[in-house]
Amino acid sequence: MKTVHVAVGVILRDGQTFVCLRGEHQHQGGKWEFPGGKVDEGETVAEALSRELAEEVGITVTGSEPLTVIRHAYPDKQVVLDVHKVTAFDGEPHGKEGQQSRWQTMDALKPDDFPAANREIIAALQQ
Ligand SMILES: Nc1nc2c([nH]c(=O)n2[C@@H]2O[C@H](COP(=O)(O)OP(=O)(O)OP(=O)(O)O)[C@@H](O)[C@H]2O)c(=O)[nH]1
Ligand SMILES: [Mg+2]
Repeated sequence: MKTVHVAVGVILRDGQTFVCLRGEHQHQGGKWEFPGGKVDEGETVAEALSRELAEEVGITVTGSEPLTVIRHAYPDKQVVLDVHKVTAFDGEPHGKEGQQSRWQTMDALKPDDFPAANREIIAALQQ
């Protein structure tokens, strides 16, 4: 099965995190996500994280740290989520591609609203 390597950013500010709604046509459409996307060939995870967050939510990452790496098999696709906390950035995050987005406190994150692979990320953020 196809495996995709994904850079995922947990954008943090004042005890909240910035989440986006995945489009219905996308894999796991209708679920909320931490913004991010596929690591391109020849790109580091840090480069992919910066590029994807600029494209999707319009910020420039200036500080980040690794949180966890999650391997998950969906029925149609395997993913490796390389998850980073984004602790400093320039610009105001927004749904740059027209997607719905919102700031949420950690306590308000509901695992069922996110793809199944995100369960562990949310658990780590809530501990
Ligand atoms: N960005 C993101 N992707 C996630 C999360 N959880 C999760 O399972 N994924 C999966 O990771 C895979 C790749 O993410 P993506 O669709 O954002 O990739 P991308 O931005 O490069 O999209 P594109 O293919 O439309 O260019 C998808 O299969 C998606 O379902 C998450 O929290 N954030
Ligand atoms: Mg994406």
